[in-house]
Amino acid sequence: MVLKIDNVTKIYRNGRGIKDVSFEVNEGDIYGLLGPNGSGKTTTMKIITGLSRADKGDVQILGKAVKDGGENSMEQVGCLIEAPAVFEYLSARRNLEIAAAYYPNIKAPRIEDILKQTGLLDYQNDKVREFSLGMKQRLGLGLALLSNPKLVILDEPANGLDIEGMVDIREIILKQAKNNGITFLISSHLAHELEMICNKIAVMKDGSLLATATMEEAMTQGGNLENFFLQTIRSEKEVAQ
Ligand SMILES: Nc1ncnc2c1ncn2[C@@H]1O[C@H](COP(=O)(O)OP(=O)(O)OP(=O)(O)O)[C@@H](O)[C@H]1O
Repeated sequence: MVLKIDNVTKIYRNGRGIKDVSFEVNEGDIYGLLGPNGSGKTTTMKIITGLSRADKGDVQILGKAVKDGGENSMEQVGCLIEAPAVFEYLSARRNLEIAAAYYPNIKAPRIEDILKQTGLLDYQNDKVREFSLGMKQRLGLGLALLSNPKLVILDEPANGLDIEGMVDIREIILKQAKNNGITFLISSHLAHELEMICNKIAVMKDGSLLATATMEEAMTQGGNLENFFLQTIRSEKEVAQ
């Protein structure tokens, strides 16, 4: 087990947030968190990565509870949440070098490798402010992968990208999962995007996790992930009525 979320609740002052969210991500999973805007995906990811604190519930990463000093297991986690945290006036390479300085063992060949894997080698000396959204997102993904983490958490990595941009991100994720055994947790409001890469799925709406399923189960039940999502939220409504 790489990640375990147990009954996590966080309610903001305005009464919104997430309630009793539980799910498990195992080694090798590409786990999709599917939900419309405002369903609680970012809040869930912020709590997992320690950017936000839960009111209630537990998060375990690689077997260690985050709140009991398991922050150390965060060294095994890479993340891209909201816009990538990059210095716009510096080059892609410089951004990677600065991030690498936080780790004892990341040397120049690893930076070269990341530039290659994210298709940025030819643009390594260009300033990030001149980058397209897709290039910025690839750099953000490169930064998340830099320390060779076991788990990578990506919040809406395809958001705002054009078709090619989406394909690039998808291919990098699939390659990293296959070649380096990296486990991924990926959020999206686009069912199709997750359907193409994930082996497991959780459906969120209005701060609650409504269902979890393997992609196979979701396909058997819905024919495609969008239908599975619609069926899930409709049956939830019926139960509520
Ligand atoms: N800092 C905050 N203060 C108050 N309410 C918040 C805050 N952050 C999120 N919310 C609310 O909590 C709910 C869940 O938001 P969250 O951003 O986690 O959803 P999301 O699924 O990631 O959506 P999006 O894709 O739009 O980011 C929403 O109703 C949102 O308005």
